[in-house]
Amino acid sequence: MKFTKMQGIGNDYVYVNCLEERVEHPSETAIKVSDRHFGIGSDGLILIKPSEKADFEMEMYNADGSQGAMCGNGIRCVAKYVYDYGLTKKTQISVDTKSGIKYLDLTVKDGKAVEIRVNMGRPILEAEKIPMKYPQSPVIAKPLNVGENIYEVTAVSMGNPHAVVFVEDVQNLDIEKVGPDFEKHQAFPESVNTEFVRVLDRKTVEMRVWERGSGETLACGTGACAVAVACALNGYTEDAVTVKLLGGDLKIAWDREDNLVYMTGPAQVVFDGEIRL
Ligand SMILES: N[C@@H](CCC[C@H](N)C(=O)O)C(=O)O
Repeated sequence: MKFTKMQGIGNDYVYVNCLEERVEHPSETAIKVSDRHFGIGSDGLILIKPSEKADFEMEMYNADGSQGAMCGNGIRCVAKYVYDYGLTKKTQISVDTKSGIKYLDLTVKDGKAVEIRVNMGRPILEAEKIPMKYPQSPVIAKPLNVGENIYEVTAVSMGNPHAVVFVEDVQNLDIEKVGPDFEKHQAFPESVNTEFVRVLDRKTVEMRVWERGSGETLACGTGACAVAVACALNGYTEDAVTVKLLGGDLKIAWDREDNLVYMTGPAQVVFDGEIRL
């Protein structure tokens, strides 16, 4: 199988051009290619497919083979792939995902897409739609017993579910312990991605993420959007923030008038290859 390994601020996936390649068993393939010792090494697998509704379709799988509805860092890499590899000449494209069609603007330098702005759509706050089982909705700074602690959680879906938790110390957090406790928590029937956030000032926050299906990753685009919305809802920041993640920064802006979230960030090719499955 021919593939391209790409990363968006360190959130790395194996990309397959399904206009030319066929992937018969995507879940099993995701598990194999993601393995950092016996595979290519990645946070998951992303298939770039033709679409009747949009310019392209993105299908994403986590490292454990589960399917995700949306991937913010992944969709920027899809945009870079289709432009840089000549699948389109357009600098404004649409990509269909399991959470609807997303619209992207590409900034091009020397014939390559270097930065991509994505209209990530509307944040969903209704607990039932996230989905989260909780006596009240929306869930904004509400207590949740996780493991032996009580955390204040703000729940947001950006096409996929996120639990945003504000903490005092992001760097020394034992994420390997607390991340899985959130991921498997009974309040989240479809599991959850969890962001641990510290507010630095009204325009800047830092976060670490534990992704459902992939564990700790260096960045999560949908997670950064959920964090920006949660920060604004809690009154901690303005509606436009820089989110600092382990792998780099994303600029997120929540346009409250249209209720749309915009994400801007880079995308890079790491290498092209071929793997025997
Ligand atoms: N890293 C991604 C999100 C990937 C999917 C997520 N783990 C899920 O299953 O919901 C991003 O950049 O948004």
